[in-house]
This record gives sequence, C-alpha cells and structure tokens, in this order.
Amino acid sequence: MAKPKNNLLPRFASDWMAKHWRLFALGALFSAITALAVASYGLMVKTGLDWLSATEHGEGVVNIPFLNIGLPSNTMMWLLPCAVIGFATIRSVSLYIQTILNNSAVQLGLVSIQDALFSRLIEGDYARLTAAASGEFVSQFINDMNLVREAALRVATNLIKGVLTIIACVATMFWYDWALALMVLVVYPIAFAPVVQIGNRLRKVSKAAQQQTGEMTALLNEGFQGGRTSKAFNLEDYQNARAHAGFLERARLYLKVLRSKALVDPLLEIVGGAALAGVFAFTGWRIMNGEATVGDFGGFIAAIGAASPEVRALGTLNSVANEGLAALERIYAVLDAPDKVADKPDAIELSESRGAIAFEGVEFGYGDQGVLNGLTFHAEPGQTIALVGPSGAGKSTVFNLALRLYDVSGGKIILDGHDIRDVQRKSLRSQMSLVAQDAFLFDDTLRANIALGRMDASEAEITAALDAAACDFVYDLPQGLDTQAGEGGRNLSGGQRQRIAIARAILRDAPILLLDEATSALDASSEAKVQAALEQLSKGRTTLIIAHRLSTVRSADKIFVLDKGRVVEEGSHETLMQKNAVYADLVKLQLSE
Ligand SMILES: Nc1ncnc2c1ncn2[C@@H]1O[C@H](COP(=O)(O)OP(=O)(O)OP(=O)(O)O)[C@@H](O)[C@H]1O
Repeated sequence: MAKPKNNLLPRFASDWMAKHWRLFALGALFSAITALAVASYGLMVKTGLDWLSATEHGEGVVNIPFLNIGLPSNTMMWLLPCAVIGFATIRSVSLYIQTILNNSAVQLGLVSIQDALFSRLIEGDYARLTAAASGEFVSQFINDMNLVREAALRVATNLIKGVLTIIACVATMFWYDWALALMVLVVYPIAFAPVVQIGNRLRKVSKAAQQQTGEMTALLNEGFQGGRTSKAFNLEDYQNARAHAGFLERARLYLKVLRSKALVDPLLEIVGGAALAGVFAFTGWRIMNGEATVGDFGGFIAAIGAASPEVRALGTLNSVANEGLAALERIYAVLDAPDKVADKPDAIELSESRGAIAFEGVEFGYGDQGVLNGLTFHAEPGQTIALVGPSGAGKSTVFNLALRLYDVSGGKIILDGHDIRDVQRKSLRSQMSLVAQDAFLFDDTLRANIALGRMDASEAEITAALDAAACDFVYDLPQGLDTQAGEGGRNLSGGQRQRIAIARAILRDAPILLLDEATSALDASSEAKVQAALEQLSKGRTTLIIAHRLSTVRSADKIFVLDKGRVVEEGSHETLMQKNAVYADLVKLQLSE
C-alpha cells in the first residue's frame, strides 16, 4: 500500500537527505552568511545617503548605524566603498560555497534514490517490469529525478537564504521605520495566498505531464527500435503521425503547467510595485514631517530591493517544490508497491538440486484469461522432457513459472519435494540455466556476456563453453571475445546471439536446463553441432526443452503435448508415433512441409 501523500516530505528527508546533514548544515551556515551580507546593503545605502546629505549640508561627522559612532566625512570617502566591496566579496564567496555544498548533498541523495528505484524494479516483480512500457521507467529516472533535484536544490538553496535575508531586511526596515515596515508586512502575505494556490494546482497538472513524458519516451523508443519494420512496410507516415500526436500532447501539458507557473512572477511584480508606491508615499509624508531622513528612505528601498528577489524565489520555490512532490509521489508509488512474488520469511535455501520437477494441477493466467488450466507433468532427475504444442499453448509460461517469475494461481510446482513458493527465489534460480527464445545479450563484450553465466569462470572455462556452443564465428571477429555485443546483442545475428546464450548456459553448469527454442535461429550445420553439445550437456541434468521443430526432441525421455494450457498427450517419440494421434499428426505435418 502506498503511504499517504502528506508523509512524502518527512520520508524523503529521512530516507535520502538526512544522511548528508553535515553538508546541508554547512550549506545553511553559508546561506546565513550570504543573507546577512545581502541585508547589509540596506545599512550601507542608508549610511551612504546620510553621509552625502550631511556633506551637502556642510556637516563633518556621520553617524554609523548600530555602532553608534560618528565618523568624519573624509574617512567615509574611503571606508564606505571598502565596506561595500568587502560585503560583496563575502556574499559572493559564501554564495559559491553554499551552492557547491547543497548541490553535493542533493546529488548524493539522488544517487541513493536512483539506486533504490533501480534495484526495486530489477529485484521486484517481473510482472511489474513487463506491465509498464519500458519508457515509463526510463522517464522516471530522467524526468522525475530532474524535478526532485530541482526542488531539493531550490529548497536547500533558497529556503534558508531567502527566509534569513527577508528576516534581516525586515528587521532593518523596522529599525528605519516601524510603521512603514508594518505596511509592507501586511501587503506581502496577502499577495502570497494566490501563489500558494498556484503551487497546489501545479502539483496535479505536473503529475499528468510527467505521466505523459513516460508514454512519450516509450513511443520514441518503440519508433527507433521498430525502424526495420517501419521501413520495410513504408510506415514512416504512421510513425510520424503517432509521434506528432505525442509531441502535441506534450506541448499541451507543458503549456498547462506553464500557464499556472507564469502567473507567479507577474503577481509578485504587482506586489513589488505596490510596495514601492506605498513606500514613496508614506516616507515622503514622514520626511516632510521631519520624522524620517533621506537615508532612512534609501535604506528602506535597498532593504526591499534585497528582500524582493528572495520573496520572488520563495514564490516560485513553492511551484518547483510541488512539481518535485508530484515526481516524488510517482517514485514512492514504485518503491512502496508490494511484490506478489516474494520470499517467505522462513524460505528454504536450496543448495544443489537433484532436479526432480513436478507441475501438479497448475493454473495460471497473466490477466483474467487462463493460460495454464490444470497442467500436470513430472520430470525425474536427469530426464530430458520436451514440451510441444501449438503456439500460445503455454509452453514458455511453464518456464516463467518454474523460474518463479510469477506464482501459480492454483495447484503447485514441486522441486525436490519442496513447493517452490517455500524456496528462496535466488537459490531456486541458481539451480536453473535458461536459454530463452530471444537470446538477450547485454551491451558488453562477448566475453562478459558469456561469463555472466558464472562470474568466477576462468578464461579456459569460457573458451571451452564457447567451443561447446559452436561459437567459432567469434574467432573471425576482429576483436574476438572483446567484441561489443551492442544493445540487446544487435551487433550479432540471431543465430550468433543464440550460440552466445547457449555458451552462457553451458558455463552456468546448473542442474536444471531450460531450453526455449534454443536452436531455432541456427543453420543446419551449426544446429547439428549445438544439438550435440546440448545433448552432452543435458547428461545428468534435468532438461526441459520447448521446440517447434519436432526433429530436435525425438531423443527426449518423455514428450508432453500441450494444448490450451493442459497436457493432451504424453510419452516417448516412439509411443506417441504408435498412438498416431495429436503428436503423430504434428510430426507428419512438419515432414510434409
Ligand atoms: N507477459 C504476458 N502478458 C500477458 N499475456 C501473456 C504474456 N506472456 C504470454 N502471454 C499469453 O499467454 C499465452 C501463452 O503464451 P506462451 O508464451 O506461454 O505460449 P507458447 O506456447 O510458449 O507460445 P509460442 O510457441 O508461440 O512461443 C499466450 O496467449 C500469450 O498471449
């Protein structure tokens, strides 16, 4: 269950930011120094104006605020410019240090969020990964992180500096003229109410915009990956139209966000103008009555001038923070989503499986529609079992369930006498070696892709696996085993990818082999070699084979013919041929092709 939204900020702070409190605290210290340096401008303007008007009236001594000492006019000539330069230098240096400190703290926090989000997705339910378009997760890492970064930075940078600058400026304003300061203090909060409202609205709009960004990323991904099909079928117009609709929607949502955001600055502008007008009128009247000096007026204006950018930054900070909160909501929704497939607290760790697998009355469906409907079959240790049947019968689903990528909705799967739901998933999967239909490779070297089967394999073991899987093509590549596989293995042909995936499975040396159309993309001569290697490999291991080409499963100990998620026939090749029913028909059909 996702936690309530109002928990987000404290959770965000304690989960990710609190551990970097030292950096934030130092950042806050430098923020305070910056704020005081900014507020000092008001005092210097007041002193400067009082000095100028004293000099104009022939007075030789100027009173220095706070210090309450009088300084000769000619000392002020050099002291005031030096003070201005000194405070400006302090302000610049502390601003720089504060920016670096806050950025470092936020960036480190973001690394932890990205680590947590990525491992949550990779280690969590497989169903979650396949349910959403891949672009949506990519977008979370890029766009949502940007929004969180922006919000956290603005809070760290502007909040303390802004609040302290405003407090210091307001304090000096009260010191110059309390009545005037009171007037300004009343106007600003009233003007701030709509700014806060805008921020709240932004949070909702921004959530929709971020959602759409995810869909957009998925659409672009699909567009680029489907380039071959798109060209072959002249689908450029179709692709352009889909992308255009996405871009338009993106622009619409962006403008919706902007319409709210763009209101903030003009609103604050009006407030600033009104405040200035009020100050002119009020101070003019007070100076005329001899209750204030020109220096007070100048200092007041300077204080408003110093506070205004901070007030404005706090106004836009609210919008940015709300956009960040919307992103945070999406991030926590992923982090908090419970896993359907999880290890029980007392789950057993399997050390070395014997390889006795049994599906007993297994029921399963990805959605409402049943895919497996009471599937029952057994594989004894060391046996080779073939699963054949029409497309969509549920054969690959059997592997998904054996690996516990999903849990059965009825019946059970037993491995060595244990219901696999009672076994730790990692230890279950380490008993199995899968060669999948799509033979996925990572964009790393071929050597690394093979070694992923067993991280501690030696070079000699890798070479042996390479030879057993008939990967002789590797030696013809200019960079041999150091060749980069490309995204998903796109630098290799389908058959080459399949052989590398087989080499990886050979190296894994697991007691159970799952071969899903493992040799379907191979040419006849490679297939014969790889087939021989797989037969050698399957000796002493339980092997489940899915194959459409029935010639590859003749030597299986037992063949199960699946249809609509249940076994409709079983036996060896010979018995099934003699039976002359479903399997025999499939074989005859293939022979006649
Ligand atoms: N991730 C998924 N989400 C929803 N439905 C799915 C998913 N994977 C498979 N299916 C559906 O489950 C059914 C069985 O699919 P499965 O891949 O197990 O069949 P198969 O027998 O291996 O087919 P083939 O021989 O074509 O590979 C199909 O109707 C398919 O549409």
